[in-house]
Amino acid sequence: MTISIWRYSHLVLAISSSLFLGIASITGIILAFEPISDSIHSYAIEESKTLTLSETITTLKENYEEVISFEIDANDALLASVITYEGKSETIYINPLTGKKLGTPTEKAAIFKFATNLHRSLFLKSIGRFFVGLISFLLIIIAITGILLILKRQGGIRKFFGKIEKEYFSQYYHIVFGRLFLIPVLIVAITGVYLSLERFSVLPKPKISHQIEDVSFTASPKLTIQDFEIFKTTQLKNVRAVEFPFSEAEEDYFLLKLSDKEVIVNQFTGAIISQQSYPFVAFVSSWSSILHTGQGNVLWSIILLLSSCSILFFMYSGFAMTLKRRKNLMNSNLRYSKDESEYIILVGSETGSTFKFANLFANALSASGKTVFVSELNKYSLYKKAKHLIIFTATYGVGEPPTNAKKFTQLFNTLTPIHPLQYAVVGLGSLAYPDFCKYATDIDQLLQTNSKFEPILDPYKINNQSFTAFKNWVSDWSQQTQIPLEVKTPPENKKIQLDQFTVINRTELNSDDTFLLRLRLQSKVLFESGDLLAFYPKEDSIERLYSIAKIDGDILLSVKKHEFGVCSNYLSQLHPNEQVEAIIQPNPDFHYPERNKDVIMISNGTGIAPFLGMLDHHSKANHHLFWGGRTQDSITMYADFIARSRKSKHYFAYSQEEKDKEYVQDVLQKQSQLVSSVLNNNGIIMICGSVAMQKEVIAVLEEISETQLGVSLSHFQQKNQVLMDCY
Ligand SMILES: Cc1cc2nc3c(=O)[nH]c(=O)nc-3n(C[C@H](O)[C@H](O)[C@H](O)COP(=O)(O)O)c2cc1C
Repeated sequence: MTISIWRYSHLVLAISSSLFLGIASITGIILAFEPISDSIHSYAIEESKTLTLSETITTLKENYEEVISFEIDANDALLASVITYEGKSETIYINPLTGKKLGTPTEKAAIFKFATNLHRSLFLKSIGRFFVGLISFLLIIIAITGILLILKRQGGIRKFFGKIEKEYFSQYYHIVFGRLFLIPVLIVAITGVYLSLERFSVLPKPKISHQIEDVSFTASPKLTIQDFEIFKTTQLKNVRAVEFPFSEAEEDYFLLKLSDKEVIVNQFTGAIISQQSYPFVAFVSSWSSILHTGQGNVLWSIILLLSSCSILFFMYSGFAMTLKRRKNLMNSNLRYSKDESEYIILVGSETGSTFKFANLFANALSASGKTVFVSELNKYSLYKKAKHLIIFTATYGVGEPPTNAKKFTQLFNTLTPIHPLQYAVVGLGSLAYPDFCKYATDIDQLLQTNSKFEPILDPYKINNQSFTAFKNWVSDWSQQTQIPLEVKTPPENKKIQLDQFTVINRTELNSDDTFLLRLRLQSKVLFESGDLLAFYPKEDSIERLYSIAKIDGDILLSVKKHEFGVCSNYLSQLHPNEQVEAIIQPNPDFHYPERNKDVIMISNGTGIAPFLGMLDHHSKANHHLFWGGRTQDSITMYADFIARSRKSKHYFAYSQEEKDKEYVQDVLQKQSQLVSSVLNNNGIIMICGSVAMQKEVIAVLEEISETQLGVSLSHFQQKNQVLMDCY
C-alpha cells in the first residue's frame, strides 16, 4: 500500500479523535501525578515486606481487640479494618512490624476525582465510557499507522532507529518522540481499550469459585496461628489481602488473597481447605489497571506522564506538518488554466516541500508576464498552448516516484502532446539515500523517448532542498530561455540572527577566478571543518552556503567568483579587518570521522575547502586527498594548507592541461586498490564538490566496490563509510 494511504489514515484518525484525545491526554497528565503523590504520602514500611503472615497476624492480634481484614495497597502499605481495645471500629494504616497505627486513609483530592471522571467517561456516564474506549482504539490505529509511516520513511525495520533526516522542527520531533513513546503510548491505548471492554462486561469476569467439602471444617488438631504452615511460609510482599474468620464457628475460615492465587485456610488447624490460581483474565485485568494508571510505580507514572505530554505534542506537530504541506501546495498568484498556459509546471511531491520550489519558480515566471499552470505529475494531460514543460520531483522509497507521480509514466505513454515541448527536469532528493534523485533522471529518460520533447537543460539534482542549488538552476534555465527571472526569498530566511566575523585575509583571484577568504568569529561558537557558513547578501537575502575549513580556530573558505554572483562578488571585494555577517550551520554528517581509520577525501574545485582543515587532523589515520582542477596553477593557492599535513598523500587531476588531461574520477580509478582496501578496512570516503563530479566519482566507486569487493557501494553507504556534501 502507498505511503499516502497510511498518512491519510493517520491524519484522518488523528483529526477525528483530536478533541477527545486532547481531553484524555490532559486529564492523563493530571492523573499521572496521583500515584506519584500517593507514593510520597504512603505509609509503606519497606522492611515489612519480608515479614511472614504469622508474624504480621500475631502482631495485629496482640494490638487490637479484633482484626476483620487487611489489605496491602498499591503502595505496599498495610490498611486494616480493626476493632480497638477501646471498642472503636476503624480502618487504619498500621505498621506491620509494631502493630501501631500510622494514619487513616485520606479522601482522593478533588482535582484527581474530577480528572478521573472526565478521563473515564467525559462526565457522560456509559456513552462517555464508550467514547473513551473508542478513542483508545483509534489511538492504537494511529500508533500503528505511525509506525508504518516511520518504517517507510526510514527505509525498513533495521533503520527504524537510524538517523532522521531533519527537514523542520515539527517533522523532526514528531518522528523522534514517535519512536521514543511508541511503546508506552501503545500500552496506554491497549490497556485503555481493555479496561473499557471490562466495564461493558464484554470480557469474562475474573471470578474464582472454591469447591469446599464440609469435612474440611474440623477443629482438630488445633494449632496456634504462629504454627500454621501456610502463614509461616508466606511473606507479606506476596499478599494482597486477608479476610479473618467471621466467628469461631467451625465453618468460618481465613481467606488469603495472594499475588497468584486465593487460599482458604482452616482457622483452627491451619490446613488448606481450597486454593485456586487466578484465571488469566484476572491477571490481564490487574496488569491493565497497573499499566494504565501507574499506581504503585513512580517510574512508570512518570513515563505515563511524558507519554500523555507526547500525545499533545503529536497533535500539535502533526497539525503543523499538515498546515505546512497545504501551504506549499497552494499558489494563489496563478490565474491561468492548463489550456491557457504556455508554461506547464508539474510536481512530484510526497510531503509538499517540492511544491514550495515549483511555486517560487512559477511566481517568478508569472511576474515576468508568462502564463503559468502548476499541477501534479499524476494529472499530466494535454495542454493546448503549452510550449514549456518544467518538472520538479522528489524521489521516495528505493528511487521510486512520490505517490502523486505514480501514474505519470502510464499517462505519458498514452497521451501525445499537441505541440512540441521544451522541457527541464529538477530532482529534489537527499544524498543520504543511495538512489539520489533517481526518479528525476528516470523521468528525463522517459521524456527523451518521445521526439516531441526537447530537453533544454540536463536533469538537475538538488540535495536537501538547497535553496542555493535551486537558485543556480533558475539562473541556468533563465539564461537558456532568455527569460529574466527573479526568485523571491523564502520567508523562513528573514528571521535568522547573524554572527559577526572579521576578515583576516583574502587572496587574489587565481586563474580559475577562485580565492581564499580567512574569517575570524567575534563570538564563541563551536564549529568544525565540514560545517557550512551561510551568507545572506543585502541585495536579495538569499542564503549562500560555503563549506568551512577550520584552520587554527579561523574559518577558511574557498570561493569561486561568478560574473553575476551577488555573494561571490561581494566576498571577493572584502579587505582585512572588515566585518561580515553570516551564520555557521552545523553539518555533523560531514565532520571528520572519529574512527582512526584511513580517510579518502575526494573533491573538485572549491570543494577542497573542508579537507584543507581536515588534512592535519590529529588522528592516527592516513589521509588520501584526491582533487580535480583545471590546471596545475589551480592547486598553488591551496599548497600551504596541504603541506601542513605530513601523513597525507595527494592525487591531483587537471582537466585543462595540454597533456595528461584527466578528471578526479580517472585518478581515483587508477588507485582502485587503495579504494577497495580503505572500504574493506572500515575506512571512510568523503566527497565534496559539484554534483556532476559526485556522479562520476560514485560510478567509479560503485565499479570498484562491485568488481573488487563483490558488494554494491550501497553496502558501505549504509555503514556510513561514504560521506558526501555536494551542491
Ligand atoms: C521515506 C523517504 C525516502 C526517500 N528516498 C529518497 C531516495 O531514494 N532518493 C532521494 O534522492 N531522496 C529520497 N528522499 C528524500 C526526499 O526525496 C526529499 O526529502 C524531498 O525533498 C522531499 O520532497 P517532498 O517534501 O516534496 O516530498 C526520501 C525521503 C523519505 C522521507
